[in-house]
Order: sequence, then structure tokens, then C-alpha cells
Amino acid sequence: MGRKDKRWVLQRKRDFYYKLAKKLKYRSRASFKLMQLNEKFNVIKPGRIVLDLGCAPGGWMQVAREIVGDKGFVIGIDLQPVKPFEYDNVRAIKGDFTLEENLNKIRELIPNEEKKVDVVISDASPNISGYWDVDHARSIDLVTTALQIATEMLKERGNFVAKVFYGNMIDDYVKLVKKYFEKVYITKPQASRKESAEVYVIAKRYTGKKWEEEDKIKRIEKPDNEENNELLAKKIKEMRKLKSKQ
Ligand SMILES: C[S@@+](CC[C@H](N)C(=O)[O-])C[C@H]1O[C@@H](n2cnc3c(N)ncnc32)[C@H](O)[C@@H]1O
Repeated sequence: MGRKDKRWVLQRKRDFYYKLAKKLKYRSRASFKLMQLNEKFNVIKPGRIVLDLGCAPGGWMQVAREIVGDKGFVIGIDLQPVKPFEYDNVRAIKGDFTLEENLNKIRELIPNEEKKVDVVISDASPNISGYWDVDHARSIDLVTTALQIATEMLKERGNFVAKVFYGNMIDDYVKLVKKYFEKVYITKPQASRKESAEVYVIAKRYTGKKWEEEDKIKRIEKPDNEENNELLAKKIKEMRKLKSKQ
């Protein structure tokens, strides 16, 4: 283990929420972020159906299950496998939520005829490159897809929560979310590390407006080297600029 990795492991062990999560048997320290967000914004209520995009290892799903109780339902999806839960009304799918075939798998699990949920939450993180602009651009790409899914899967007046890495495209993203929801807030819960670039967008009361294809960022090949990373950031910025001029 390198010196940097060792420092990270030590820091983690000293972290208050990391220790608390261990003690209270939550699968991740992120559980406390959702708890704090829900205390403040009341997005999830008892009996509701929740869809969690990017759910592994399942800390948010545990918290969502605690809030919705026996009568609600929690569905999660992640690229990584998620250990099964002891409840019948909590289910996880392994897969990429940006692929339509996986959205159909989610629809199959939704326990109502209209195949709609009450809340979409997403703590999904893109692969971190270490370049601020690139990570921001990838995060915007991911939350834009999450927003599109929310407009397709939410009941009218449903709520949406998404993590975004802060950067210069955030205002445009918030503008976009406001097109589809009555109330939108940006917040950083106490459990989110101060040094982390993440913030949370809270959107309440989906208006029922259908997704407009022009709002989609065109799919760009996943970059795997520095040159492509910079190109990706540049491309997304240009697209956003073009759109805001229209
Ligand atoms: C910070 S973790 C989520 C932690 C979770 N909220 C919890 O409390 O346990 C972010 C997750 O997003 C997932 N992710 C990123 N892109 C994804 C995608 N396109 N489809 C599915 N999962 C994705 C990653 O695999 C990762 O497990």
C-alpha cells in the first residue's frame, strides 16, 4: 500500500460518520447524507416507492427502507453487485442505469400497474479522473441521465435527489431541473466532507412534463485517456454554451 493510500485508510478510520456507520450496521457512511437530506427536505415518506440509481453497497437503500417501512418499496441499480437485503420489499439489480434494457428490468419490479415510482434518488459517481473539469462534466452527464429517468419513471408530484460534482455547468443543470420540477434546491449535508466537490440537487414535485430530447447530452464514448478526458470536458461545455444561446 502506498503512502497516500495508507493516509486515506487512516483518515477513514478516524472519520466520525464512518465509525457511526460501522456501529449502526449501515453499509456506507453515505447513509447519513440521505438521512440528513430527508430530515431537511422530506422527499421520502412512509409507504412510498423509491428508485435508487447507483445504489451500491446499499447504504441509501437501507435508509430509504427505514423511512418507507413495510408498505413501501425500494429498488436499486448499480454496476456493482449489491448484497441481498433481509426484506422482501427491497430489491437491487446489477447493471448500468444509462441502458434502456436495464430500465425495463426496473419497470418489471415496480409494484403497481402504471409502473411509476414516488421518488428517484441518485448518489451515482462517475469514474474519477482527478481532473476537476472532466469529473464535473462526467457527473453532469450522469445526473442528466438520472433526470431523464426521473421524468420517465416518476408519478406526477414525485421527488428527485441527485449528487453532482460542483463546477461551472451546475447553473445550467439546475435550470434544466427547474423545467421539470416545481421547487429545486442545492444543498450539502453535514455528513458530506467539506473537501469533497459533491453537492446535492433536491427537486420537489415533478410537474409531469415529458422529457424533451434536446435536453439530452449526446452520448460520448467513455474516455480512457487524458487527451480524451480533456476533449470530453470541452465538448460538453461547447454543447451547453450552444444551448444557452438558443
Ligand atoms: C458513492 S456510490 C453510492 C453509495 C450509495 N448511495 C450507498 O449509500 O451505499 C456511487 C455508485 O454509483 C455507481 N454508478 C456509477 N455510474 C453508474 C451507472 N451508469 N449505472 C449504475 N451504477 C452506476 C457506482 O458503481 C457506485 O457504486
